[in-house]
Amino acid sequence: MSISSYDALLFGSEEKSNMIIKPRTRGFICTTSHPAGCAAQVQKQIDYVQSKPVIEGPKNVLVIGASTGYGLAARITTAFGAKANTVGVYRPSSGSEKRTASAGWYNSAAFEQAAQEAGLKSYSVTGDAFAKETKDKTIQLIKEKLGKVDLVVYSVASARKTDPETGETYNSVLKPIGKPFTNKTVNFHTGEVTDITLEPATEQEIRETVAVMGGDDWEAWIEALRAAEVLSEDVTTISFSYIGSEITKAVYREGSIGRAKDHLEATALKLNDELQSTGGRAYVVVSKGLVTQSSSAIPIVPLYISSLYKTMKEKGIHEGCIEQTYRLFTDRLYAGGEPPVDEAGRIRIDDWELREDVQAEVVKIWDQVTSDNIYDLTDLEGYRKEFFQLFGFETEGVDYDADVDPDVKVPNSI
Ligand SMILES: NC(=O)c1ccc[n+]([C@@H]2O[C@H](COP(=O)([O-])OP(=O)(O)OC[C@H]3O[C@@H](n4cnc5c(N)ncnc54)[C@H](O)[C@@H]3O)[C@@H](O)[C@H]2O)c1
Repeated sequence: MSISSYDALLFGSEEKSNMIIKPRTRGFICTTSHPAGCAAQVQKQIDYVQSKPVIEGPKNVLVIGASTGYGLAARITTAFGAKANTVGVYRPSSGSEKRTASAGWYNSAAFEQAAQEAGLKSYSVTGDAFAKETKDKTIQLIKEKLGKVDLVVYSVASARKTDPETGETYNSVLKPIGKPFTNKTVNFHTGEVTDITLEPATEQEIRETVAVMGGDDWEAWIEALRAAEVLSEDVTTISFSYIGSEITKAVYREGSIGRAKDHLEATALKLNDELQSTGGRAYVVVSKGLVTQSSSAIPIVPLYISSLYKTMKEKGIHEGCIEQTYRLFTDRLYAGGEPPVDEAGRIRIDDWELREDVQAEVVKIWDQVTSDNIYDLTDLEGYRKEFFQLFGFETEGVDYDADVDPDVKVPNSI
């Protein structure tokens, strides 16, 4: 898609002049997004996939949590790499004359426009993924438009969930378990490195984190799709997990979120057993740590990722969401035959992150890093830039002084 077709997408045929959009941050989040910048970021991912060999992969794909991060990359990879029709599920967020929509909304609008220009079917279901109504709407849409799906990607990352059965709301926390944990962290806007102590999660907090980020909702989706007979017999379903390094172990893998990932991984094995009877399969994919809206919210992790980026870029093995996802589909999931899995049945695409030489270098950086040397020792500048790019800022070819209409429509959304 050319910049001029972004204009048609974003501004419609009438000339509108509404606002100049600049980044505004609150803590680790950016509260504004730029529609043309998001469209350019989506196009960059599409260009990457189109520069690579075609994937002999799925034909009808459902992505739950499709508007940013790994979910968006999976949608782009399957659509533009395997010519798949896609249904994306994500939270609604429309802009108005005074307020921008979310980056995910602008990403999805740009994706749908590009998919349709490429002759692919693409539909968006906007709603709360945890709600029964969203599942029902999605099933109805698949029945009407695609018949069945042969790949379901579950990539929801959320801080809370309201249980559709009980109406109870659960919050997920990012805390260690058992005892407090102190380590370095960085304010990635200022480069200030400080020590942070995280208090351990309570049993209740652990349970709630598992309820939000564990495998229950993935399982509920697969059960609902299966009961409605909209899964092909040989359906594949995947969700994403993380292991990471010794540095982040206490806050991530051995922390409250790690318990949720244990649950997600156990759910994959259970789903795999169930789907195997008809030739289907379910996997958890352990991916690499990278800059997304979710990972920037985890204490300690942005400093680790900045050190990791520096190391992996120097070694020529750096990957973002789209590179990871393309490699997942071509080298693992659709490489022919069963994908290699580890002792726990997980597909590993974090192999380069966890290479011994990479981790040794990251630990060396970690031991030395302070506020004074952070921009030399780590790729914090790259981290900061990528963070703003998630919201459509700091993107080449975009005129940030131009008036833009923040009210963008997603073409095929219900
Ligand atoms: N970022 C990393 O470093 C990393 C590494 C390994 C694994 N993962 C895993 O990948 C998965 C996706 O995370 P990400 O980093 O791409 O995050 P992300 O924040 O970029 O994406 C999360 C997606 O979930 C959607 N979403 C959130 N709540 C929703 C709701 N209630 N209803 C509908 N959609 C909702 C968002 O719209 C978005 O599309 C998570 O399981 C995460 O743990 C991330």
